[in-house]
Amino acid sequence: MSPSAAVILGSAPESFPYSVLAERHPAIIGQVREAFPYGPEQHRALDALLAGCTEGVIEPLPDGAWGEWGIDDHVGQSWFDVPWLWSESYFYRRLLDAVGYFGDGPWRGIDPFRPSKLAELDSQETDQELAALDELASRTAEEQGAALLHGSLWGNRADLGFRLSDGEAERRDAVPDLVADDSDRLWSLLDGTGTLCLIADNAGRELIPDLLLLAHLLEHGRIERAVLHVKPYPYYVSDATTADVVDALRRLVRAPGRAAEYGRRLWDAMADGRLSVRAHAFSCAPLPYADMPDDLRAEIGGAALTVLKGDLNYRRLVGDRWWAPTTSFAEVTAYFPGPVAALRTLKSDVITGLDDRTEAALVEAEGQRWRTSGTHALIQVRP
Ligand SMILES: O=P(O)(O)OC[C@@]1(O)O[C@H](CO)[C@@H](O)[C@@H]1O
Repeated sequence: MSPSAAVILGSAPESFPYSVLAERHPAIIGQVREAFPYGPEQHRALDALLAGCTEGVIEPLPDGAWGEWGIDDHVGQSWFDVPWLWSESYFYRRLLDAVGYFGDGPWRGIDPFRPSKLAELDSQETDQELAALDELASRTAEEQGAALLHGSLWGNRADLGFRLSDGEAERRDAVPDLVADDSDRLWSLLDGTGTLCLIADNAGRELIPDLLLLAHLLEHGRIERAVLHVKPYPYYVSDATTADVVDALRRLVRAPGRAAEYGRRLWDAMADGRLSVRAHAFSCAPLPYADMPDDLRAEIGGAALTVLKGDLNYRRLVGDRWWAPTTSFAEVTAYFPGPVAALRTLKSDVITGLDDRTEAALVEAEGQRWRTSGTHALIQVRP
């Protein structure tokens, strides 16, 4: 029998999910309001969302949207009483409705999170991470691959430069923070044949190292093709869309040094089809991947390996549930159509695949803080 556990809700005061619904979402509404010179219509809609998301109930979406994603089961319920994954995802959809993203007016298609994404791409930290590629050039292909895998894993932490400037730093700092490390298994699946699907997470300083890793894998013949799955519309503040991929590639090709070579190779790979971008509707679904539609299942099933980046994708991969931490990662991902890897820093309560000793050591050192602090990471693979 496949393992099961209770679905995470946002209803327990003091819990991390509760704080996201009660505090993070109102703060995001405030940031979005500040970021653009919206008119009275958008301000009124944001006011209504602010009141609704903390004290109201789930309401129908325009044009009967999300019928296939369970909205009829949740209309009339408190945001805190439906699955947390569903409620958060619904928040981002409602936010986009409030600012006219899906409307017929002039705000259609304007990403409310774009200013913060661009600021990150323009930051000094991005300059430093890209400059580290020059030093990496003298290393062996394996060392380069390992560094770029860790750069992609740690994503928004500024550690590409840090790790490369100090060979020991990787062992001192990153490895103790890895609560599971199946990277050897991951490399063994990249034998040069077939397609790698990379299900991306954040834009900016996470997407840049993801792209660098893909460039490396294509260049060194570890894969034949790559498909980068991004979100069809803005989501969870910083999630990458096609527009963010374009911004990141333009940033790379204009950078000094080796970074531009990586960018140019990716640009060429886009042109000849070895790298493609996919924005499937299900990428913004409020549901676990176990519920993915048949067309996506067939597409992913044909890949040599699918890599899912980030915390949210991990929650969707294993199911957003109160798993015992030692629950088998292989068992909870057995449904996934093909070999699968998760690269994730730990930013929410969900965890599977730990061994007893690792869990005990984490609890002894930190109580339960390690689950959400973002200071630990994992590489888990189910071949
Ligand atoms: O997927 P990501 O970018 O790594 O993290 C998404 C996240 O910030 O959003 C949720 C809280 O809103 C948590 O799952 C997680 O902390």
